[in-house]
Amino acid sequence: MDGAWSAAAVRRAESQLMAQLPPGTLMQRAAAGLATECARILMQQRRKRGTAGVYGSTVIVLAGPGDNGGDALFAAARLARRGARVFAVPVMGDRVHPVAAAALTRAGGRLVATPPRHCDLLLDGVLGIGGRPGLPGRAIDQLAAIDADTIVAVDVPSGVDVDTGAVPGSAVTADVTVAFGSRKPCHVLGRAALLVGRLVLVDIGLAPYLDPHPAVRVADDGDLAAWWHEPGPDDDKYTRGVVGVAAGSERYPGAAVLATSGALAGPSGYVRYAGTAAEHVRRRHPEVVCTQEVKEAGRVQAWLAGPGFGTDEAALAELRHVLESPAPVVLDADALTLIGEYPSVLSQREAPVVLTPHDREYERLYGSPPAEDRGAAAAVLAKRLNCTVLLKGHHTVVASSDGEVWANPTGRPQLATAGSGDVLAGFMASLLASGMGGAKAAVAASYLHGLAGGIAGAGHRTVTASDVARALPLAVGATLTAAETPSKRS
Ligand SMILES: NC(=O)C1=CN([C@@H]2O[C@H](COP(=O)(O)OP(=O)(O)OC[C@H]3O[C@@H](n4cnc5c(N)ncnc54)[C@H](O)[C@@H]3O)[C@@H](O)[C@H]2O)[C@@H](O)CC1
Ligand SMILES: [K+]
Repeated sequence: MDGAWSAAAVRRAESQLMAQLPPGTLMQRAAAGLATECARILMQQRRKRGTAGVYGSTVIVLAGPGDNGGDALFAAARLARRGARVFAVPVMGDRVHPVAAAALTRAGGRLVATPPRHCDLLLDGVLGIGGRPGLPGRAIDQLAAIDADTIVAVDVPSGVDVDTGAVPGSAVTADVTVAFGSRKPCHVLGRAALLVGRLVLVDIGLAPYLDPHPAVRVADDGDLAAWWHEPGPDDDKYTRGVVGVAAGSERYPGAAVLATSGALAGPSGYVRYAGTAAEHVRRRHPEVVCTQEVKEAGRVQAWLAGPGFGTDEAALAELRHVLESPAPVVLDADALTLIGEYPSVLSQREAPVVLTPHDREYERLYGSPPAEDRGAAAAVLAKRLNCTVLLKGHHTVVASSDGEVWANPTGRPQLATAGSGDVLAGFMASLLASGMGGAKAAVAASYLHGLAGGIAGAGHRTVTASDVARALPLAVGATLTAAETPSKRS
């Protein structure tokens, strides 16, 4: 498991580490890593576009008053020593890190009020973990005036809310963010995560000092492999878990077909379908055992209810039957609307429930739209309803009822396609049926669903929900294989 740590947690770890080191060492580690990445980018640009490489390139630094500006200026000094033409623009009056500014000047860089209009690389050293959301006016003006081939954010894209990922004002949109020591929540949550571009982590020796409980957890291949239930020699289709899908209707049979394709891609050994789209499911998936109603379906180890289900009396009755079962359930789509209208149907439940709202469904459940702090938004709903909440978005968030927050690192825009959520929900129910806990199943399903979207959409192919379902077993295979041989995907 990887994670993202709050600004305060990073500062606590940094001060412990700094106490062991000569003054300035950490900033030099950060600057060295940053300069290395900038040089790599400039060399790649040269190969792609025939530009200058490091020697002869134009680099502009937007320098704020604190250590974030200091990192940027020290890194720029290293680039200046390799022959880059460096212009640093103080963006908060004349306040810049004095020692770093002197180092840049010694290396041949210049502090200027008006830089060139074009540069090969712009370093955003305006604000780091000491920044409040929003940008100073001069930084906004410079960003508008300068045409940069690549924008590299130092530690975080300036202007974002570091601890929540909210972006209430103006902020830098980076191509690459070079983060020091650890991820911060803004790298993985909310609108800020969309401004990060490619994230590069520079090791400054912080890891041993970080709190073992990050503010936001981020799953990796190793977690997925550890949670995945591989069938053993004594397993049969029942012991691998039976998943029940109550989805679709005569009007929306596609939801039933897609939800069952998601369920079939998961680790459980048996998929039952209960609903009025049985004919369609049978035709597409002869492996699925179909009934018309939930109470005829027999025992399952997990249910999915909701996609394409309707919100009428009959749907409510079916939802009640699902919730009477002692098995864990995933509630999606129409089931969320029903829960919003009849919250009491959840009150008697002891077995785990995973809710999978998008923003409008969240509003129906909570009474107001999710806050810009999406981690906190998911967590308050999870606590209120005593459920796991998977809040969908560019960067899907999962919160457990006891306050653990996970950010999914694999989502991609191609997954915003009709029916993709039905596949996700069916797949998640299969993970629950195989014995995975509620939060883990939600985290694992969004992780693998995101990877499947990437596999299906490789080479700029358009992606349908059926493509994602077909790619899920490939995503599982790639993840379990990568966990066995970690070097293959890092
Ligand atoms: N603490 C450490 O040991 C290390 C810190 N490092 C760097 O230091 C950064 C943090 O530096 P600082 O603590 O100096 O803080 P920042 O450089 O993020 O901010 C500096 C100052 O800007 C002002 N400010 C904040 N928000 C503003 C806004 N919206 N508009 C106008 N002014 C605003 C405040 O006076 C704040 O103190 C990290 O992000 C990282 O880049 C690295 O060098 C690694 C080591
Ligand atoms: K920055």
